[in-house]
Amino acid sequence: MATERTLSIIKPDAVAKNVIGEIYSRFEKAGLSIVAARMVHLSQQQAEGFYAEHKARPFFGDLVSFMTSGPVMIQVLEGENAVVTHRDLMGATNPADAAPGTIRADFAQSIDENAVHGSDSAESAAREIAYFFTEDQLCARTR
Ligand SMILES: Nc1ncnc2c1ncn2[C@@H]1O[C@H](COP(=O)(O)OP(=O)(O)OP(=O)(O)O)[C@@H](O)[C@H]1O
Repeated sequence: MATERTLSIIKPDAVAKNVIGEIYSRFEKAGLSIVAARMVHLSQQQAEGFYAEHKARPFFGDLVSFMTSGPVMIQVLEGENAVVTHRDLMGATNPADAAPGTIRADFAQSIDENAVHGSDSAESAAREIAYFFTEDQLCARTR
């Protein structure tokens, strides 16, 4: 499996809990390197654009309100099998279903406020990374 990249967002609930460092530590222990990062308080337009695929879903309005309720920490992670490795670290979308020891089991309270986002495929990752970062903001860490 080749090195790949994925987009990670630490959502407003987890930023407010002051657990960015604990979550970064889990990425590093799993072999994922941070190759770009920035903290942003998303505008409504940015959040709606990011979640455009969910526009028709009943929870879309609440999702956008939540994602704009406070700052988020956005990072690009790089490593072997990064998309799946990161999804495994996050756990199930609904924290009630998330396996013990996953980020959502440990830090999320509900399906609406579920601590983290991670790209679900290499194709989504490419689109989501380009949504927040230019190519020259990504620092290759491959040794
Ligand atoms: N049934 C639902 N009720 C409320 N919010 C939901 C529901 N399903 C999904 N969401 C919210 O929308 C986000 C995107 O949904 P999606 O199905 O893409 O989940 P995911 O891929 O596990 O999460 P993410 O895209 O944030 O990594 C979820 O993380 C969650 O915050």
